[in-house]
Amino acid sequence: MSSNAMGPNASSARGTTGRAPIVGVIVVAAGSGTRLGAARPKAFAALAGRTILERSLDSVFGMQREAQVVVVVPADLVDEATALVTDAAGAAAEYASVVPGGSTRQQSVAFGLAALGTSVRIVLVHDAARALTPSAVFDDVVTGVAQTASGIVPGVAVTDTIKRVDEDESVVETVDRAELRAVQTPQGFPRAALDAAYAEADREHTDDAALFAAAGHTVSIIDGDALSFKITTPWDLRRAEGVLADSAVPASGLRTGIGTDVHAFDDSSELWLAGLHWPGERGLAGHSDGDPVCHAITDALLSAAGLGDIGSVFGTADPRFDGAHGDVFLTATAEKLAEAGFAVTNVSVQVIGNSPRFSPRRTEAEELLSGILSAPVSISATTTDGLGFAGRGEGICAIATAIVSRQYS
Ligand SMILES: Nc1ccn([C@@H]2O[C@H](COP(=O)(O)OP(=O)(O)OP(=O)(O)O)[C@@H](O)[C@H]2O)c(=O)n1
Ligand SMILES: C[C@](O)(CO)[C@H](O)COP(=O)(O)O
Repeated sequence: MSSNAMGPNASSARGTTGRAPIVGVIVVAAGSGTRLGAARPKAFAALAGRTILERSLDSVFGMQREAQVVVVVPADLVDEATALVTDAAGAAAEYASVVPGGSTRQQSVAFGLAALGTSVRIVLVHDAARALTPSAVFDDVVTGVAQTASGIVPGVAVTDTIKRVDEDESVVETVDRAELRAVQTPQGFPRAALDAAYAEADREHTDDAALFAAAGHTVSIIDGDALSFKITTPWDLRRAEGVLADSAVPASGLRTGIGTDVHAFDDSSELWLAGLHWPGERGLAGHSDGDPVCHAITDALLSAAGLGDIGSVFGTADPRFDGAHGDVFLTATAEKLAEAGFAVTNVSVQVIGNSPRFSPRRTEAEELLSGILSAPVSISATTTDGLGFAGRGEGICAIATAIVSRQYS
C-alpha cells in the first residue's frame, strides 16, 4: 500500500481477481471532531479499545465487491493511518491508500476523488464517523448505482416532529415528516458525473448527494441502517460503545489463522505430542521438543492475530527454546495475543501420521491444550493410506486452524 495518493492514472492497481477495481470507496476521516471534544481528531479517538477509523475500515473491507479504498485523514496522521489501513486491508492493501484531507469535508472528498485509479466507475463516499455501518449497506449502494446510473443514498425515516423556525426561534411551521429522510453514508455515484459535479461546485454542501443534485443529477434513497448513525457527540460515542458491548462479537471482529508443522522421527528422542509425553513411542527431531501439534497451533494463533509466525516470534536461534515443551510456546503466544487485544475463540488441529495411535489420549490432550489457551481446542488424527512422508512413517504433520476475536475493552 502506498501512503501517497495513487493518482488518477494508477493503472497498476490490481485486485485479487487480477482486474483493477471498478468500485472506489473514499473514507473521509480528516475532520477534527470539535463536537466530540476528544483529545485526538475524531477518527483516531478510541471506540471500545480501537479507533473509530479502524472500526469503519472493518465495514469497508467487509464488502463483497472488490474496491479501491482511499482514506482521507489529517495531514499529520497519514503515517499512523497507513499502518491501520494496511492491517485492515490485508490482501487488499495493494489498492488501498491514504491521502491528506482539506479544511472542509467537501475538500477532503475532492482529494480522495483525485486519488482514485482510472478503472473506477462507481464511487462511494463514506464518513469514518459512521463507524458501525454494516458492510452490506456498501454493497447495496453499489448495486443501486450500477442499476440506475444515478446517485444512491441510504436514508431512514425521521421519527421526531420537525419544526421550521425563524431567527427568533419562533415556529413557522410543522414540516410533514413523511416527506423527510435522514441520510447517511456511504453515498454512491457514477464516477464521471461525480467528478464533473465536484469540478463545477461553487459552494459547500453538507453531503455529496446535495452537490451531485446541484449539478442536475438524480439522487434516490435506499433503506439505511440504524447502525449507520454518525458519531458526532460524546453521547453518540457512548451509544456506539453500548452497541458493541451488547452485541456478540461481530463477524468483522473475528480473524482466522492457519499453521502447519512437520517433524521427522528421531529414535534417539522422547515423543512429545499435543503437549503430552508419550513414553515408549518413537520421538521426533527438533530444536525444541519437536511437538508439531503445539507448533502448528502457535502459528495458527499468531497468524490469526497478524503477529507473525513461530520462527519470527520465538526464533530457533534463541537458546531459551532449546528443548522447550509445547506449553511454553502456547502460554507465551496466548500472552502476546492478549497484549495485542485478542482472545482465542477456538482452535482445531489435525494430526497426520502412522503413530502414535492418538484416539486413546485425545481427551487428555484436548483438556491440557484447552486449559493452556483458555479456549476449546479439538484434535483429530488421520493417516494417509501409506502415501507421502507420513505414510512412509518418516514423521508427523499437524495442521491447525484458529479463530481469534478482538476484545472491546
Ligand atoms: N475537513 C474535514 C471535515 C470532516 N471530514 C470527515 O467528514 C465526516 C463527517 O464529518 P463530521 O462527523 O461532522 O466530523 P468533524 O468535522 O470532524 O466533526 P465536527 O464538525 O464536530 O468538528 C467525518 O468522518 C470527518 O472525518 C473530513 O474528512 N474532512
Ligand atoms: C454526509 C453526512 O454524514 C450525511 O448525513 C452529513 O451531511 C455530514 O454532515 P456534517 O456537517 O459533516 O456533520
